[in-house]
Parts: sequence; structure tokens; C-alpha cells
Amino acid sequence: MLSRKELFKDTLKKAAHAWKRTVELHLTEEEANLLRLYIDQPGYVDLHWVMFVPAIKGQGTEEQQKKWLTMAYKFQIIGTYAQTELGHGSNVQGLETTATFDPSTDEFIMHSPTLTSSKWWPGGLGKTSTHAVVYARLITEGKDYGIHGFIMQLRSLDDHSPLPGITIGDIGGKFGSGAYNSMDNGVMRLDHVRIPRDQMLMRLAQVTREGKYVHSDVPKQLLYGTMVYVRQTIVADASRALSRAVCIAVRYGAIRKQFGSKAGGPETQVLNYKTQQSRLFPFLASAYAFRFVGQWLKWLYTDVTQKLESKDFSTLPEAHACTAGLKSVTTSATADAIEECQKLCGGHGYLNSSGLPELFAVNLPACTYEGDNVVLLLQVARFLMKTVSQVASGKQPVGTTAYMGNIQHLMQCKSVVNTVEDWLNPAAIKEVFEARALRMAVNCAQNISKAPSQEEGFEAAVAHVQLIIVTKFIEKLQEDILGHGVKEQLQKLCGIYALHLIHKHLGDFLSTGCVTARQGSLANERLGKLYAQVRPNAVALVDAFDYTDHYLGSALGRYDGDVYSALYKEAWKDPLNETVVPDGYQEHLRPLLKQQLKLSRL
Ligand SMILES: CCCCCCCCCCCCCCCCC/C=C/C(=O)SCCNC(=O)CCNC(=O)[C@H](O)C(C)(C)COP(=O)(O)OP(=O)(O)OC[C@H]1O[C@@H](n2cnc3c(N)ncnc32)[C@H](O)[C@@H]1OP(=O)(O)O
Ligand SMILES: Cc1cc2nc3c(=O)[nH]c(=O)nc-3n(C[C@H](O)[C@H](O)[C@H](O)COP(=O)(O)OP(=O)(O)OC[C@H]3O[C@@H](n4cnc5c(N)ncnc54)[C@H](O)[C@@H]3O)c2cc1C
Repeated sequence: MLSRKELFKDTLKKAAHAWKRTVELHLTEEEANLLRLYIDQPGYVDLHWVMFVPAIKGQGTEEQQKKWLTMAYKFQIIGTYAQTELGHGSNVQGLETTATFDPSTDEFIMHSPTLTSSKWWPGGLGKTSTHAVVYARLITEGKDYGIHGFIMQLRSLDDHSPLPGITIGDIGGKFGSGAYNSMDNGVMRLDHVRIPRDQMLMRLAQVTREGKYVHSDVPKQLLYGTMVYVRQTIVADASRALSRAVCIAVRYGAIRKQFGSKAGGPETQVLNYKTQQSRLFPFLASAYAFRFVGQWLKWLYTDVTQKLESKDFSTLPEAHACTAGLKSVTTSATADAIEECQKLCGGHGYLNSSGLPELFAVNLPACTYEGDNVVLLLQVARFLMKTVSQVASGKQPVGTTAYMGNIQHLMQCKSVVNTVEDWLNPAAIKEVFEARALRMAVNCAQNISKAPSQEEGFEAAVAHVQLIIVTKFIEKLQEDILGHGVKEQLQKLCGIYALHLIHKHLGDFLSTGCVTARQGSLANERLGKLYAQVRPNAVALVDAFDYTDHYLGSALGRYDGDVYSALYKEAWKDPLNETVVPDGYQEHLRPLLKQQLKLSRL
């Protein structure tokens, strides 16, 4: 119910308090990050910690890191990541802001030459950040060397006013009433603003005092390293958001009753309807699947980072493909699922007090930020096409594409599934997912060789990413899992995750010959049985997420199930209910009613 200004101020207050507690309690970086999550409102701190600091860590020299990170860690400066412009977001190489080196003063001149070169979207830029890593075309000795990162001070550290030559503001209200409106996404124009040469981030490339451009021995793709890092964190965010929505819909489904009793007995809990289960339980399974794949992705990122430190860049393309693909598939599935959970809760799901509209609005932009989901899947497709061509020339693929090395078998194998029970076998499931992904990638490579197109391979990329998620779920189940019966429940969810994908993408599985129509129908039968088996533990499986009522913020998802009292109480909190007779009655309602009454008496 807060206005935009109040909401923004409230976020500033929460962020400042969180920082105070971080210092007082001597929290580690990881603990402080958790605190950020529990603030649960997008704000400038997200950009400061998740993008500004990592950009300097990844692209700054040791000297630059020492200087800027020391201040950033103490919040003496607040930073953002200013990449996207009014005219270009996805096409980073199309950015127009210029950084022209002036050897006479040893400075870069930062400039926005066109309207479309205005920086547009960076979080925290609008009203908060004092500094930014700004991405601009580096021009020296009359030559354009493409996009590089520069640290710029934007606002005075005394009175927060923008520095000379910088025009800066908020880009305006966004989707939903709260959601991302707590963030001051900003616009910025630069008018020949001078910064010292040493504010170019110089780990990847340097400009000498004389203006000579020098490459480092690291790949230029490291310029995109911050995005790899953030995409990895977004997968964990997606799994958290999805599990919140599922928790609300499952708990409410156990309370809500409709129909089912002709003889005056109790009505049916809506969670017992098969249609409800077949819509909702795949989301429950996905919430677990995304959590496990998110944990694995974190490990992969750490592993790649360690390798990069010792100058081993070999796994960078795979890390890019995995983070881009998983960010894309998990955020799209999560946004769709939250929207469906609203419908699964019927009319009450549409109320703000259900918590679902806010959850949807705040997570929807994850499909766009850090890379539009379609554009990112096309990057995965590009990686797959390269791998197919390497396999064709005899190179053994590794990591998440290792299965492609089994090409002889996977291109012609037939699924071993013959009964409903056979679909319980993880090896049988994995084989059909591997065969589908490989056959789609190979088909795509053949199509491209006939008619090259940048947009081929989108579906092959989806198939590959779904294979990764299924595989990581299966691998998780090979670990020791504590708790009586927990592993069995997770096995059922793993089955649901994989089989609902077979159901949803049956066209792919049939057309590539991985599954027959009969096997597809056995998978559906198995799925129905799994839904019935999961039903008794569904509430326990969402309780296991361990969310407090406060964090869930939902009248429908309350732990105690006292849904109707909560809805009733929440309704009375609405500002419209502050007065019995509404504002506007005297001006607009009363005259109308009186006039109509008079007319009727004539
Ligand atoms: C109920 C209330 C709940 C409240 C919850 C609140 C929670 C709050 C917590 C929220 C916390 C979340 C924090 C997140 C904040 C997000 C803020 C958003 C920030 C942004 O959006 S920043 C801007 C991001 N922009 C993009 O992502 C742009 C997308 N475009 C690109 O990445 C690239 O330009 C490209 C990939 C599309 C490049 O395409 P192009 O073909 O032009 O490629 P290039 O020529 O530039 O390069 C090609 C080669 O480089 C490889 N490559 C590309 N990217 C990478 C990479 N990242 N890493 C490694 N390698 C990369 C390509 O594969 C090419 O390689 P090849 O060998 O030549 O094939
Ligand atoms: C809430 C939010 C916060 C953000 N925060 C930041 C930030 O802090 N810093 C920052 O720098 N940026 C930020 N951004 C910007 C964000 O990174 C971009 O919006 C994003 O990268 C998408 O780029 P775009 O807007 O140019 O979309 P476009 O690329 O214009 O996409 C438009 C449509 O074109 C399609 N399309 C584009 N290219 C292709 C292609 N090659 N093939 C097929 N289809 C294509 C897309 O799929 C999409 O449907 C933020 C955005 C949002 C929504």
C-alpha cells in the first residue's frame, strides 16, 4: 500500500539497517547475503554486491581491486553495473557510449553520443549509486576497440548531487504495484565526462600512457564474467521463488474444499482432484529439481573460477552455456508456474494477500534481466553446434556434453521401457533424455549446414538443459540422504519431474524416435500413479522448505491453515476500509444518486 516514494525510502531504511546489523554481528559475506534475501525487496544493495563488486573482482587489476573494493566493502561508495542502454541490451557489442582516450591529459572522455546511448535500466543508478562500472566503446589512437568496463564516480560523496556533465534519474514505474518498484532503475547521459586513465578496468586489456591498446593473455570473454556469476545466483533465486509459490498452493489446496459430497458428507479438498495434482505436483518436483541443479551450478562456478585463477580457461564455454541455459529454463518455468499457482488457488489467489501477485511481479523480470531467455538459449545452441562439430571430428566431449561422445549408441537406441514400472528406472529415463537432446542437436547441425540461421537450435538447447536438470536430480539421489523415507519421496519427485517433461515435450521424443507412442502413454500412466503417491506427503514436502509465515507473506499459505480468518483480517486492512463511507461519496456518488432519484420522481 506504500506509494512509490514511500516504498523506495522504506528500502533505503531496510538496507541501512541490514548493513548496521551485518557490521554489529560480524557477519560473513555469505551470511550477509542471506540477510539481503530476507529483506526480500529488490534494492540498490543487490547491484552493489551482486554486480559492482564482482565486476571489479573479475575485471580489475590487483591494484584496482585494492583501491575500489576496500571502499565498496565498507559502503563508503555504492556501486552499480551500467551496461544496458536505451537502444541495446542483448547486443552488448552494439552499445554506443564512448570512452575516448585523451593522451594530452591522460584521461578518458566518457560520452553519450545519441539518445539511444543513454544508459537505461541499471538498478540503483536512478537515485542511489555514487559509482558505477560503465560499459563503453574504447577509442584510442582513432581506433574503436569495442566494449570495455570503466569505473566512474557519478555523484558527490558530500551532497549526493550528480557530478558535472552527468544527467541522471529514475526510469519510471514498473509492472505491479510493489515488486521491482522498490528499485531505482536509472537513466544516465554523459556529456564529455573526464575520468583518469587508471579507471579503465585493466585486467583484460590496458591503454598505456601513450594511448597504445594492449591485450592481456586472458580471453576477451572474461568481460562477460560478471554475467556468468549472476546467472548462476539467479537459478537459486528461481528455485526459492518457485518453492514459495508451490508452498502456498499446496497448503491452500489441502484447506480449500469444493464439491464431492452428495450425501451431506465432507466436501473434497481441492488437492485431491487429479487435475489439481497434475497441474501442481510438477511444480513441486521442479522446485526440488531447480534447488539441486542450483547447488551443482554453484559448485561448477567455483570450480571454473579456481581454474581461471590458474589460467586454465578451458571450461569457460561450458560454464557460460550452463549458466545461460539454466538461468533461462528455470526462470521461465518459475514465472509460468507462479502464474499457474495463482489460478490453482482460484479467486483468492488473485488477491494481494495471497502473496502470489507480488511473487509473480518480482520474479517475472528474471526472464529478461541478465540476458533475455531466448537470446541465452541461442547461446547454448551455439555451444551445442560447436560440440557436435568437434564430436564429428573425433574430439571426446567432457562435462555436461560428455553424453554426446556416446553418439553411436544414442543416435539409434530404442527405449527399453516395456511396462509402467520400467519408467521407475533412472537409467531408462536418462537414456531417453540423452538420446532426445543429442538427436535434436545433430538434426539442428544438419539443418544449419543446409541453411545457416542464427535462430536454429532453440529447442535443442531446451532439451540439453532439461537433460542437465534431470541428470543432476538423479545424481543427487545417489548421495546419502538423511531422514526416514526422505529419499523415497525425492525419488518420486524426480520421476515426476522427468516424466512430466516427457509428457509435455512428447512431440520431441516421438519425432526423434526416442520413445514410441505406447511408451509415452506408459509414462503418463506412471505419472498418474506418482501423483497419487506424492499426495499424502505433499504438505510435508512444502513444509520442508521451512519458510516462516512472515517470509511467505500469504494468507493462503499459512502454516496453521487458518486461511479464512487471515483473508478476512487482511481485507479489513485495506485503506478503502478506513472509512465506512468512501472518499468521493460527496463529490461523485451522492449527486449522481440524488439526481437519478429526482428524475425517477418526475
Ligand atoms: C515477494 C517478494 C520477493 C522479493 C524477492 C526479491 C529478491 C531480490 C533478490 C534479487 C537478486 C537478484 C539480483 C540480480 C539483479 C539483476 C539485475 C540485472 C542486471 C542486468 O541485467 S545487467 C545486463 C545483462 N545483460 C545481458 O545479459 C546481455 C545479454 N547479452 C549477452 O550476454 C551477450 O552479448 C551475448 C551472449 C548475447 C553475445 O552475443 P554475440 O554473439 O554478440 O557475442 P560476442 O561476439 O559478444 O561474443 C561471442 C563469444 O563470447 C562467448 N560468450 C558470450 N557470453 C559469454 C559469457 N558470459 N561468458 C563466456 N563466454 C561468453 C560466446 O559464446 C562466443 O564464444 P564463441 O567461442 O565465439 O562462440
Ligand atoms: C528489472 C530489470 C533490471 C535490470 N537491471 C539492469 C542492470 O542493473 N544493469 C544493466 O545493465 N541492465 C539491466 N537490465 C537490462 C536487461 O539486462 C536487458 O533488458 C536484457 O538484457 C534484455 O535486453 P533488451 O531489453 O535489449 O531486450 P531485446 O534484446 O530488445 O529483446 C526484445 C525481444 O527481442 C528478442 N530478441 C533479441 N535478440 C534476439 C535474437 N538474436 N534472436 C531472437 N530473438 C531476439 C528477445 O527474445 C525479446 O523477445 C535490467 C532489466 C530489467 C527488466
